[in-house]
Amino acid sequence: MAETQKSNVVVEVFEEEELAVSLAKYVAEISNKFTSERGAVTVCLSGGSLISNLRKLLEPPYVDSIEWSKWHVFWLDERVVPKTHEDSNYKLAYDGLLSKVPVPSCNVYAINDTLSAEGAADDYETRLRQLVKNGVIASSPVTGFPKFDLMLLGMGPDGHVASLFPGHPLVKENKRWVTFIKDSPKPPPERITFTFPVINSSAYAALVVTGAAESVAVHSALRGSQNSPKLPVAMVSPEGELKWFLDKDAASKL
Ligand SMILES: O=C1O[C@H](COP(=O)(O)O)[C@@H](O)[C@H](O)[C@H]1O
Repeated sequence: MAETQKSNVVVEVFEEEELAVSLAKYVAEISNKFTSERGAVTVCLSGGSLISNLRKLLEPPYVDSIEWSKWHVFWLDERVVPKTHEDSNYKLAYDGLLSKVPVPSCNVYAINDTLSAEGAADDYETRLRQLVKNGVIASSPVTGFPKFDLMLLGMGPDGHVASLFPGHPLVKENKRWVTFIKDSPKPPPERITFTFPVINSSAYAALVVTGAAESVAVHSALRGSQNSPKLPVAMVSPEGELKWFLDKDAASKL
């Protein structure tokens, strides 16, 4: 079932296996568009359930049709832990995806895990600024923020995206590209995260949400009244296109 909201927002509801197939097809199409148009594609990953939802990328025809050597991989958010730690979003993506496809290691931009949360956020932002200067990451002529080609977002049951949590002042950050949090309500407490101006400057964004625990936040984001306070997930509004990939449980309250 596909439903169109604003002109650039599509909501689609899937059976579980169908969701993973459709997500792989979507990622492969966007990847092929950018690699053929400009010889590279910038892809931002989240942690959590997203990585297992990308599992079909490892199967034909997607694994063979994607030009992995032209991928540049970033993280929308990262936990400030060593890369070998079970809580690391890098480790999750490396074990579940990146170790199984030929993305050059120099194109995988993990945080510097030897720094503090402040230091890691500053360092990541500095590296992004350099990559914009070099032309690896595009720049939005509208906002002046980096314009990533594809953002792959998950959502927590409380409606958080990346490490932007409901009611936290970081949701209002409008200058920094990357910032940090030391009191995340979901463990571990110390994280770095892209800010909304960066998320919302992207060319394509997918919100991949599965499970009944998420259904209330999905309802609030897609059917909530204009006057009620917006959950972070409802603030995702890319310059380009937004596509929601929902399973039946996540969509059960719509
Ligand atoms: O802590 C995090 O949670 C969100 C949502 O995770 P999910 O397992 O409920 O899908 C994730 O998108 C984010 O990257 C991660 O750091």
